Amino acid sequence: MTEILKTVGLSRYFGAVTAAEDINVTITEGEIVGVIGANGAGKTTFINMVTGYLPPSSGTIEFGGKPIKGLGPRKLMRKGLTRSFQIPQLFLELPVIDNLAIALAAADHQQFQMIRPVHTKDRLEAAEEILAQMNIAQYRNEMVTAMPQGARKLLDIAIAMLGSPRMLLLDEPTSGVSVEEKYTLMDTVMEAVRQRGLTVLFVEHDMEIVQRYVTRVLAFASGIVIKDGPVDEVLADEKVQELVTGKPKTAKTEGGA
Ligand SMILES: Nc1ncnc2c1ncn2[C@@H]1O[C@H](COP(=O)(O)OP(=O)(O)OP(=O)(O)O)[C@@H](O)[C@H]1O
Repeated sequence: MTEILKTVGLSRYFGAVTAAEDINVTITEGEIVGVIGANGAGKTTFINMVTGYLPPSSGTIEFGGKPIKGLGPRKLMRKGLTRSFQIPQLFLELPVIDNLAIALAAADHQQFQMIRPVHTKDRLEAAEEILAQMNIAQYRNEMVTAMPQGARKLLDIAIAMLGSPRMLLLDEPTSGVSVEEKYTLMDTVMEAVRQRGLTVLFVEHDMEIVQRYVTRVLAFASGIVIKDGPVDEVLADEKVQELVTGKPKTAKTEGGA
């Protein structure tokens, strides 16, 4: 199995605060990995370091067998490592199709050459393809502000999928999304992931989503990975239950109240 992401001794301190410490994680191609942890456990810090948004205090990161520490988000995107955000990073007052065309133009290194047309035929075709795949084609000419939260999340993830990435890091894809929408959203994302053969690592607070969509879990507490393994094993771990998920409710005894 091919190794795609490897961190060794990855740490980040903010003054006296240990946001992440000695993170040693190896992910192989095609894995779908969930990242869980209480608020402030270090999940976003980990994702920010891996995707070039935050310089680590120490440690190394390899992507596709090559060191990537010190590379910025745009360089990493071109290498095939992309992400989405807890709060979608979109141009709210622009139509959906423009958001996609601008993202594609930026990926073509033309973001500061607005004199050139952004809506080329190739870009519009690529935009239409991903809109259809993410089931948000009906919003193509709407402003982002007119989209429900779930559709905005799908657009943000669609943008992360442009340019044929190999690995996608998603920061809380279902946060702010209604209970009715969240499974449809995840089914759509996972189908697109499957079709593209992507490796995915996503932060999630919702354990039903974790159980349904991931095979492996990294559990964070106080900046440290306290457990890394198959989903059932991690969620059954006492320390994880104590520090992350809470103890499962004990079944009521027969005839009990
Ligand atoms: N820029 C920063 N400056 C100072 N402290 C920070 C900064 N970013 C994160 N921290 C601290 O680092 C720790 C880890 O934060 P992080 O955002 O990674 O946690 P998280 O697990 O993603 O939390 P949440 O689930 O609430 O998003 C927290 O104590 C947080 O306050």
